[in-house]
This record gives sequence, C-alpha cells and structure tokens, in this order.
Amino acid sequence: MKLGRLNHIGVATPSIADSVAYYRDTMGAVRINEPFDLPEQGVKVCFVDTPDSAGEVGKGTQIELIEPYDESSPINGFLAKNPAGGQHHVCYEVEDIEAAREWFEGKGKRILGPTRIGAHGTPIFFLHPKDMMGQLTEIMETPTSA
Ligand SMILES: CC[C@@H](C(=O)O)C(=O)SCCNC(=O)CCNC(=O)[C@H](O)C(C)(C)COP(=O)(O)OP(=O)(O)OC[C@H]1O[C@@H](n2cnc3c(N)ncnc32)[C@H](O)[C@@H]1OP(=O)(O)O
Ligand SMILES: [Co+2]
Repeated sequence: MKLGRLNHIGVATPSIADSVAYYRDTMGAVRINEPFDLPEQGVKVCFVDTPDSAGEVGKGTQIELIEPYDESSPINGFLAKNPAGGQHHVCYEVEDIEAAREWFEGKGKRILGPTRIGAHGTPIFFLHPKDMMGQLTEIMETPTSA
C-alpha cells in the first residue's frame, strides 16, 4: 500500500456554528462549505477548505468539523471527555480501499466496522487509535475527480 495525501483532519465540536465562526473570524478561512447531515455516520459535517502549496483554495487538506447527529453518535464519547471539542481523527487517501484494508489487517490493526461511504462519496474505514500511535485513523479512497 502507498500512503496518499492527507485529505482531512477531523475536529469534533459541540457546535458547528461556533466552530465556523472561529475558522472564519480567528483563522481567516476564505472558504467554508455548507454544513450537511450524515445520519448514517451519526454526524453533522462542515468542511473548511485550506489552500494547496500553489495557493489554490479547495485543493488543500480540509478541516472536517463534526458535531453529533444524535445520542448514538460515535463522537459522543470523545466529546464527553473533551467537552470543548478537539482534534478527533486524521484521514489519508489511498488508491485502492480493499487493498488498504487487507494491508492493515495483515499488520494486525483493528478495523472499526465495515467499509462504508464517507462524506466525499468514496469508501472509507477507520482504524483503532490504540493501534495507530494514539490517532484514530480514517482511510479513504481517492475521489476519481481529484
Ligand atoms: C463525516 C463522515 C466521515 C468522513 O467521511 O470523514 C467521518 O469522519 S465520521 C467520524 C466519526 N466516526 C467515527 O469516529 C467512527 C469510528 N470511531 C469509533 O468507532 C469510536 O469512536 C472509537 C474510536 C472506537 C472510540 O469509541 P468510544 O466509545 O468513544 O471510546 P472508547 O472508550 O471505546 O475508546 C477506547 C480508547 O480509545 C481512546 N480514544 C477514543 N477516541 C479517540 C480519538 N478520537 N482519538 C484518540 N484516542 C481515542 C479513548 O480515550 C480510550 O482510551 P483509554 O481511555 O486509554 O482506554
Ligand atoms: Co473524517
């Protein structure tokens, strides 16, 4: 498996509206996308775009703001421990999601649940933070338009 680009950093928040104000007013983000619900993943989502090395906004790593969708959200435990929110996961792209799954399985890493469709419309899976140097790690297949 070949590690791809850092697609996004997931940031858990009790309020996407408050986080949007922070990225706009304190961090000077020039493009913040419309929030949307992803009930099948138990979260509300909002992407903050950063520029790539050429300065092109929308081509760089994104900040993925995630707020619980309901009481069964997978991020409720994290927010109970970190009520103000904080860095929740890192997400790397790969060319072939099934090959990546086999790669991590072969290394004895715990995969959290099935491969499913993520917020970018491509397949994703998660790896347990205790097997990944303390970081909850999301692996996503590179979008074909990228
Ligand atoms: C927007 C859609 C999608 C995308 O396309 O990008 C997403 O990103 S969705 C993001 C939300 N979804 C997920 O996080 C799914 C995967 N997560 C899980 O299955 C669980 O959250 C979890 C990682 C298994 C944690 O479950 P939880 O019940 O909250 O905690 P535990 O008590 O079981 O935790 C065990 C252990 O791990 C530590 N921990 C928990 N979360 C994190 C984290 N985000 N980063 C680092 N460490 C984490 C936790 O503190 C426990 O440690 P100890 O206390 O030392 O036992
Ligand atoms: Co994510």
